[in-house]
Amino acid sequence: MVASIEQISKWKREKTIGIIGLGDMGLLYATKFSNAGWKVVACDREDLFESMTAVHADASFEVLLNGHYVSRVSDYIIYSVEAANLDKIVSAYGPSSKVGAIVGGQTSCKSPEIRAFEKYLPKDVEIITVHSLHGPKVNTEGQPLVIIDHRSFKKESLLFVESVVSCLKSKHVYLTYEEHDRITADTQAVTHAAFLSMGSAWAKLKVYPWLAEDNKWVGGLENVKVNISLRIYSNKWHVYAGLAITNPHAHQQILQYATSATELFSMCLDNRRKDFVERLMNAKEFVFNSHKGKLLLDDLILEEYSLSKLTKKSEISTDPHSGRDSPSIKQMLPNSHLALLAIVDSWYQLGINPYDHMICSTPLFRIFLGVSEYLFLTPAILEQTINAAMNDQSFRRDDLEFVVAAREWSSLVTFGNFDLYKRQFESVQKFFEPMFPEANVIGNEMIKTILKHSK
Ligand SMILES: NC(=O)C1=CN([C@@H]2O[C@H](COP(=O)(O)OP(=O)(O)OC[C@H]3O[C@@H](n4cnc5c(N)ncnc54)[C@H](OP(=O)(O)O)[C@@H]3O)[C@@H](O)[C@H]2O)C=CC1
Ligand SMILES: O=C(O)C(=O)Cc1ccc(O)cc1
Repeated sequence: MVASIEQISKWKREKTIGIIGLGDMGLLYATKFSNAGWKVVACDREDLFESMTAVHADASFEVLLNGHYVSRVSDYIIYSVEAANLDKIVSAYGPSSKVGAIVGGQTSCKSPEIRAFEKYLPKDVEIITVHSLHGPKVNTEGQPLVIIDHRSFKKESLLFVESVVSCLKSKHVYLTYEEHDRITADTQAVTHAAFLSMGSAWAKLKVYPWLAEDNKWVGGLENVKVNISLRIYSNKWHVYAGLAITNPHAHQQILQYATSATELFSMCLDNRRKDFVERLMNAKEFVFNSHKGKLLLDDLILEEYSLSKLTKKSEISTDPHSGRDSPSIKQMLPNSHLALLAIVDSWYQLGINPYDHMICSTPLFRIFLGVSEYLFLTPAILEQTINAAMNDQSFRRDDLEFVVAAREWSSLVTFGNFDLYKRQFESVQKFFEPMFPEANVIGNEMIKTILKHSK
């Protein structure tokens, strides 16, 4: 059921939407809602009131002093703040919620958010919370938007929230908060762990992969690894720390990912080819057996998204099948792709079918699944990868650093230490910082292409 146009117009005249936290996601929502004709009030930290008022002077929403002022006038209040501070912030402003208001949040893990709402909100306040499963720079249209109707008393409350968020044109996915946290641990948290570990390994080895002269990081799969890793490191650490540390399901997933990487790497060191192949084939059978139809991604469409300025036209040959230019196979060094082998193995070890989560997937998860699928379902590449993992020493040091990094990220998450997480994240971030402007341009183009091809 959807609300009638007359009803929505009436709500637009009478109701106010409040956003607490005017960072990347809060600003996205405040802008979209107010441009769609809703009355929106918003705030950031009280000490930033003057600068926020100046920055948003031309916006179609109004900046208020703090969350008390937002809460007391708003009919739907959305907290869009750092996960680690949410409890404190809801404890401060929650009791100021307007009588009969609906409250929700944007935090990436819902159990602590619901706990804080139940603890601090007055009993007359309803709780309908949301989560946009994409970053602030991604087009909201068609992306999953989780809606959790946790505590509503009136039938029209959900309709009202749906009407407010309808301007995002996202795909609504209805879950409980427990379902949400289980699924996002499988999808988001472990995806981030993989790309964080790749970045850490390169930073430890002081390698900018796109500049390496030995052609170790050439080709579509390598471009995905580099671009997504840099994309994550160019963002705010607290987003990744929050969703991994505050979600207990995520700890187990990230630990399994590190364990899979360690065990597969140990098999390579011990030259246990038979065990290695058997384990990968079991994982392949479990994850991809029922796969039908086209692959989510094709390596060739990704080849042009290299950060490398070294790829000269003379190194490009034309693929006889596609007619497209592609770097000569001779130029690419076969990679062990440990990061991709480990994710498929960890899905297998945990009995997770990643395709079950497509309705609730982020762009990065779909890309990670897409490249893993490409690797496992393109026979020549899987064989080349297995040979490289077993016989080729060129990636041993990279793989060793990757395994160490995966275990480090797992420990940081398990110990729940936000400060250490921040330090680790920021040290790698500093290493890659000079490349962010360029990486973001190329990464955005790559993601657009991937999303177009994977519809
Ligand atoms: N970025 C993403 O890709 C996504 C993020 N999310 C989730 O959304 C939430 C917000 O993330 P995002 O917008 O990226 O993060 P930001 O850091 O950009 O935004 C959070 C904002 O809240 C402000 N803030 C802190 N304390 C208060 C307070 N007491 N009152 C009002 N505002 C306050 C922060 O100010 P200051 O920085 O000065 O502390 C900051 O501007 C997080 O929980 C995140 O996990 C969900 C989907 C996607
Ligand atoms: O796509 C991803 O995984 C991102 O990195 C962006 C992101 C970050 C946090 C969320 O809660 C949702 C999406």
